[in-house]
Amino acid sequence: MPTEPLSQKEIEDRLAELPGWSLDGDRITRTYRLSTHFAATALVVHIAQTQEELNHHSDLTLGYNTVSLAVHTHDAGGAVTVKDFELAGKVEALAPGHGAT
Ligand SMILES: C[C@H](O)[C@H](O)[C@H]1CNC2=NC(N)=NC(=O)C2=N1
Repeated sequence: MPTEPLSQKEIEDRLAELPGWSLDGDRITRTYRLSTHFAATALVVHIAQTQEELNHHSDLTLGYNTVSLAVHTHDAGGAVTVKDFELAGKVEALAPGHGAT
């Protein structure tokens, strides 16, 4: 079953439950800060594993000590869907274990 685009209000309501996440253009985004470059790299690997398990992938950017995600749903024509928020929720759950803020 195709995934339907969320309305602006649905997006805003869901973002209110995800501190640190925001809507940037047609993607939801978050930047995490880590203590070291190696910690940031380990978080990238963990997120990549989660994305493979979900079969849903963000644009993932590794900085010196930051990890940024930007995601929307290609199969919905680049709209934001529940799949994007499912990924965001799983990353929010695993990030603290890496010391991410
Ligand atoms: C064929 C494969 O299942 C699809 O291309 C998956 C892969 N990862 C994906 N990631 C994202 N962000 N959106 C998608 O629609 C999507 N679809």
